[in-house]
Amino acid sequence: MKNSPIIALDFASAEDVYQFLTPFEESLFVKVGMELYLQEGPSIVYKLKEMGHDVFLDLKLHDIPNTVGQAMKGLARLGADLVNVHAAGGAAMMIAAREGLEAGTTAGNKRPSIIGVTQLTSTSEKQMQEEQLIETTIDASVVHYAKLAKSAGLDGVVSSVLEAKKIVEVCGDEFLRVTPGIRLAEGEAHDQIRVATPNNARLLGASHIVVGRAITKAENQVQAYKNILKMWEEHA
Ligand SMILES: O=C(O)c1cc(=O)[nH]c(=O)n1[C@@H]1O[C@H](COP(=O)(O)O)[C@@H](O)[C@H]1O
Repeated sequence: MKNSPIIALDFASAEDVYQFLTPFEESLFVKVGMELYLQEGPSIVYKLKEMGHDVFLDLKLHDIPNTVGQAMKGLARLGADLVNVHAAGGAAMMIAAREGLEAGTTAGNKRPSIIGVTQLTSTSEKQMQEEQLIETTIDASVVHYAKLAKSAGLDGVVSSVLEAKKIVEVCGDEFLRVTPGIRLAEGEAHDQIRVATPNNARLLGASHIVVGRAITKAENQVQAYKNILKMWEEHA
């Protein structure tokens, strides 16, 4: 799996995706999320893999263990490099997800990496406490979910940059810290709450960054990607 910034292809159609990707010369690490997948289905994943890109299929599964396990068995065949579930689905669900992926991975192929979403980067500590009735800090909740994901045999978690260092301390450096909520210092936060710059992401322990609108909504998207890549690599 590449370590370059993961570009969130939050577009409504494959056509928009191809238009966006055309000016890029290198092979990229891209993310297919709900918006795109629910319109285009598996074909968009096949196509992006054929084009030579690494693919994070971000469907954030969260259901009973059997349902998630069977869904992952099917998803394993799509050839994505990375998939995710909500850690709040619990240890049994995460184990079923991993086992489903293992069962669906054909002989000779590597099973996709699987990570658990801890607390969404759009969630504030106050909101978590009031709406989820979790009476602790957001850091403690994220680290708790990271430990649970690790105990279920997952390869890492999605968190904000702000919790990444603690996750390394508790779960080790091999355990992935995939961090969305990336914004440039002068950029708008939009709906994200726990945000950080690409430089700080690296300094604070993220293993990967996920970047959507800071690239896709930029006037010069290739240049925006290059700038973010440079900031990310400079601080390695
Ligand atoms: O799992 C994710 O990728 C994810 C988890 C999370 O906690 N926060 C989060 O923003 N994401 C995704 O990361 C991307 C962030 O997009 P921007 O806010 O436009 O950079 C979106 O595609 C989100 O679906």
